[in-house]
Amino acid sequence: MRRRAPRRSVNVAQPIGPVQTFAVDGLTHEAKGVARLQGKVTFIEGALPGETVTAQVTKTGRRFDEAALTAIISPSPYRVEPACEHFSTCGGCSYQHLADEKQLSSKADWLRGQLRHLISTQTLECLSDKSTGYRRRARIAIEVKKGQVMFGFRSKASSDIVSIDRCVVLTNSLQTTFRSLKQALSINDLASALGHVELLEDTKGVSVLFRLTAAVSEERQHEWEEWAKQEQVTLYWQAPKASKADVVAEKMRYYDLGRFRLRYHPQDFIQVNDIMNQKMLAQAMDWLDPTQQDVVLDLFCGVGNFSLPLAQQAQSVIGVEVQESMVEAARENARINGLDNLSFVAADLTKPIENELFHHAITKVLLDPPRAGAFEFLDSIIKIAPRQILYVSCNASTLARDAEYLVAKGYQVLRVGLMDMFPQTSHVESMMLLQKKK
Ligand SMILES: C[S@@+](CC[C@H](N)C(=O)[O-])C[C@H]1O[C@@H](n2cnc3c(N)ncnc32)[C@H](O)[C@@H]1O
Ligand code: SF4
Repeated sequence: MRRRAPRRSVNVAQPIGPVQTFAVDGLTHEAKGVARLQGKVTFIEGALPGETVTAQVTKTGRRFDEAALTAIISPSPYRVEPACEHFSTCGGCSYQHLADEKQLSSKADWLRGQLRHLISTQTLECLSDKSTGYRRRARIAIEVKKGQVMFGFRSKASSDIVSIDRCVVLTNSLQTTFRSLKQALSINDLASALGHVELLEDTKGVSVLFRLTAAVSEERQHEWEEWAKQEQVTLYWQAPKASKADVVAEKMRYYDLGRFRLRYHPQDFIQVNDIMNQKMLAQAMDWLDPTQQDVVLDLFCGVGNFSLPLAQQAQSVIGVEVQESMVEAARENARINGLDNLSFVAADLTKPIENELFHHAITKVLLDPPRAGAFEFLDSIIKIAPRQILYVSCNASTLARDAEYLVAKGYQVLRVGLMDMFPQTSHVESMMLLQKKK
């Protein structure tokens, strides 16, 4: 049965060739179908492996072409109806047309490919949970165009904002706040003074952070405080060019994690998928298995998301984090949760670190770096010589680079796992356990 291609954004590149038939046999990490026409690779957004489609080339290069899907002649058995009506235009998701189990297996294949030089016999352990309603934090762009409020995410095809009515990956509470906020912004002139709005849900409830690009009168602010009261959300204001420290921190936020309560500033990093965070922590504890003999170093520790659970089982934990304010929050979190075997150091892990860390008999290291990885700190880890290293990664290519270095310096990969923290998107988070060779 021939199907029309999903409706495309107005910003898609214009066709430069005739409509042609393609047999799709692969999928890129960004969810583009891969086909070959007279030997030349063509990437077709929206096409899936196993499908026969028609498409028109929109861009031609020396090594590959790009084409726009015009019709699906025979659909893949794994093609599903996207859960979100904005999927064809909104850049927030790339995998909604693919069944959940296939999303997971294609991410697993991709991760295996990235780590092919490091893993041969190890099976990839997969952690996943519900595929919609999982995001407890979102940054929504806002712009007023010809009198119309554009409120949403960047387009798949350009940097334009795609105005959305709802977003199914947000938690239910955030979806409710989103609806009410969009409605309120459409009849109030605040939108023209906003760059972004941040929605956040945690154990304390829902909060909305307005990032202003222009000053707003006290009267207008008061109106919005009333709106927030009515909606039972906490409101934060970030003035134009103000820093995080200027956002009132007396209304610190918190999230519960098992028996722990973790306080944080509304602009601090927290894991976006609450349920997957709990699953990830349980797996980290299981794999690293800290005991009373272990002194654990928790690098890139944030406000203590891993440090506190680790300290419950280990002899002691030392957390390292670059942001002083997060280090203070982590210390406070240890104190309010009654843990006295934790200490925290504020340090930039891309720079040489003072000797203090090397005086401790560290047995295990957990690291959870940003996308850039932790290459600059690897020699220090090797000097510390922990028995085991648990690497939590949000970027498989920097994980592959860093793990390759650790393996060259005497570690072996014991376990590897995929964690689907962001279903419907191409993001892949992973965990790797390395052990010092005898
Ligand atoms: C992926 S987050 C992980 C945070 C924490 N482990 C968690 O699960 O909530 C990475 C953390 O590394 C911190 N960070 C970024 N660059 C850093 C650096 N150069 N040195 C130390 N910490 C850094 C960030 O502030 C952030 O808290
Ligand atoms: S990010 Fe939200 S609005 Fe955009 S495609 Fe995904 S679910 Fe839809």
